[in-house]
Amino acid sequence: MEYLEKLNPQQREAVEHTEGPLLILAGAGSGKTRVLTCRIAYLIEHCGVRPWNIMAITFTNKAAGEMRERVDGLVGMGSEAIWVSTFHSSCCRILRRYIDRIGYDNSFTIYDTDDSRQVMKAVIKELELNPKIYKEKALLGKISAAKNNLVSPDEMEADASRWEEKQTARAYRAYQKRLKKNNALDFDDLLVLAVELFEKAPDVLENYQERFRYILIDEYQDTNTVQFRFVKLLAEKYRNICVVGDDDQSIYKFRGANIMNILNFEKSFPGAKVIKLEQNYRSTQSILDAANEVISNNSGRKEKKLWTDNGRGTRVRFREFQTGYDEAEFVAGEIARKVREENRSYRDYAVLYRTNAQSRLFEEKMIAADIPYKLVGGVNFYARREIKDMLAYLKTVDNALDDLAVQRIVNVPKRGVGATSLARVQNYALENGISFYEALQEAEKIPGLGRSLGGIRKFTALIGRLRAAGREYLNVREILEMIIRETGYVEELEAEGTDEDKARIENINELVSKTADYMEQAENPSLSEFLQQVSLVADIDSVDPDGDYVLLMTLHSAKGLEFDYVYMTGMEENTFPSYMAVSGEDSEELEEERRLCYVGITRARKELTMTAAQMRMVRGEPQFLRASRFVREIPRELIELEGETTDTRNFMKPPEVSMDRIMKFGTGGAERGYGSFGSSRARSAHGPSGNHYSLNQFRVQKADHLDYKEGDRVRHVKFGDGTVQDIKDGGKDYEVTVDFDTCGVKRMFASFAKLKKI
Ligand SMILES: Nc1ncnc2c1ncn2[C@@H]1O[C@H](COP(=O)(O)OP(=O)(O)OP(=O)(O)O)[C@@H](O)[C@H]1O
Ligand SMILES: [Mg+2]
Repeated sequence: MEYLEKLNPQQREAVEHTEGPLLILAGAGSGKTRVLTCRIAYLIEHCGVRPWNIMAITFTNKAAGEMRERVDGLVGMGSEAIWVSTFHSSCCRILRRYIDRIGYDNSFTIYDTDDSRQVMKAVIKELELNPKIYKEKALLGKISAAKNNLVSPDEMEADASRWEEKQTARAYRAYQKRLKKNNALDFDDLLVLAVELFEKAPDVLENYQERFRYILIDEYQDTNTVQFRFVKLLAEKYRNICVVGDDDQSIYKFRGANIMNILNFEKSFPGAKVIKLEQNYRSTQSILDAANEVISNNSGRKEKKLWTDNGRGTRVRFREFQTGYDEAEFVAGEIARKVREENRSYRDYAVLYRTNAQSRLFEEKMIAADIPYKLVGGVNFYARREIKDMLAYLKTVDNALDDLAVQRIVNVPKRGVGATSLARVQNYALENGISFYEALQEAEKIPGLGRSLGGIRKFTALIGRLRAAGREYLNVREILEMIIRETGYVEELEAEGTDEDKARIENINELVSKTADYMEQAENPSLSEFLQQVSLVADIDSVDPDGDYVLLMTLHSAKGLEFDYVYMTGMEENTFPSYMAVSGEDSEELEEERRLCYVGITRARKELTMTAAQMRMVRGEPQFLRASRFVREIPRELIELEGETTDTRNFMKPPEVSMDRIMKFGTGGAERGYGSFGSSRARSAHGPSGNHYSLNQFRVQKADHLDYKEGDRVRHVKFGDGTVQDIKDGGKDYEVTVDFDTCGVKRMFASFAKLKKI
């Protein structure tokens, strides 16, 4: 076992300690991830553990892919039976099989951030919340936090004391109800429901406990409460759980990560063995020293020493520029020159920043310098309009209960189905408690659809044909091709023929290639599984490991990765640490920023360059910025000051910036989106919503006034006579509740109901 010989004694001990709980707590670059991989190989080759008894959990799909590759290399035959995946994918696989045990349908859809927003928009309307106070994003953030902490709507309501908190709990409940009706889950639900499943169906839990006798988790410091609960349940029986992590790299508190999970590991799993790794194999001594100095400013850490025999290397460079524009120009220029003159590759470089919004200047300069680059976390492929349209077709074929998907495409490409008609269909679905698609199928019964009826019939017939074809003989790729052919979607783009349309066609072709790849790789390919995979890809996963380009990404996305040359940009107070961390009283937030800085520094293998701008545009206003305290926390002798900054004290002084710089910068400035973190999942992936119908658009003109009031007797064309119970001003329209003599209470929009006073 040649791989064992390459390990140092502590690493080897960690690999060979296979039974019982094990915590490997160690600093960056000390080989934690490598130990996990070797451990898998060792379990199989040396201990005779069967591959399907092993579950390895990583933080991103990319990390899972890398680990899979390394394991395949070490283990060979049978390695595909090992589950190597993220928490979300593992939970998703389990739920696909067993979610019917807790009252969902196994063909559920997974909603992305954009879908969730659409749902929340409808909820805000439904509950008549003031949209000025209750914003979709903020509500969704609170709901997500609750889910990560395993707080249910009922519990949230019980804990709520203030009025707004009560409203948030109501919104949470209504949101869940809608998801369930659409047979959809959001990302957080995957975990919450997996835990619920394990708790409610002990036989299912036991089945998985028996299966996963060896559990390994990377980046354990970033697990949150619900993830911890999931792992705890799974590992309870055999207790062969090995987690690796670094408390200094815990950077997802905003997503509910609970650093206590790692600090309390020995309490949660009594008898746990703890192994520390101290040799860093990644970076030079200079880089490590800088990292150690910065992180030593945090309190309450588990003290760790890191050393390396990689040699001292060059000092960490710090360079300050007048504007962000100059900063980006420098970075791009230097990369271009070094690649040209020193025979380096683009892929050896990464440019890191605090928030996604900072990427724009770098992109512009990379394009100008002709440098191939890849943006991690920009507009996600899967968030593009044409891709969302195609996926909505596939989802409709797969699960017609997903109202959002059906509504997206019923009139795409145009079938002459107007917004008013769609509103009528929606209303009919609401009244009859059926899905939107079911209502479409009963369109003949809905009055007033007029010419739209033909279009609706065409649509349901097409979906019917696609489903039949899928059931009988077509595979995922063929279904997609049939969709493209029969809808005329691509033809329409071809006819338009603008550059944008051509790019859209390319994207659709790319999607076809993806389905082809999927057909080749999957063991038992199915449309549901394909859609599941697609909805779980984080942005970092789209990066092709063989491509030669510079990577631009947030510090969050860089976790676990390594590059020869790293630029940490925007090293200014208010940028990094962020404005929020600096202005708040909360020192915890500042410490989390410092850990993020530690993560950034330790990504570099050979050289680290930090850059800053003295002036940036913030929300359209020029702002003068000081160098980041994190730069100042690195002792003077460890830093190489370059360019205009020649003395440490200089970078604490307000800079002088000439007016023409400000003018020049005015049009090309970066605006920072505070609070928009770089993580792929935290980042909202919203595509153009041009083809997305909101409930809002479904409604026809609100009646100016109603000629009936509560208590009046009214007549409806279909339901007959009844008594008005309630009238609510829903903003765009009145919602009227009527108790009909023959068919009971119904709620309807006044402009559709066309009630007559009698
Ligand atoms: N014993 C070893 N001999 C040689 N190289 C090693 C050894 N252990 C780890 N490495 C190398 O050091 C680098 C860092 O290892 P790895 O990514 O496993 O560290 P890590 O502790 O997981 O880091 P991070 O905290 O950033 O996730 C990798 O390139 C890895 O191949
Ligand atoms: Mg690692």
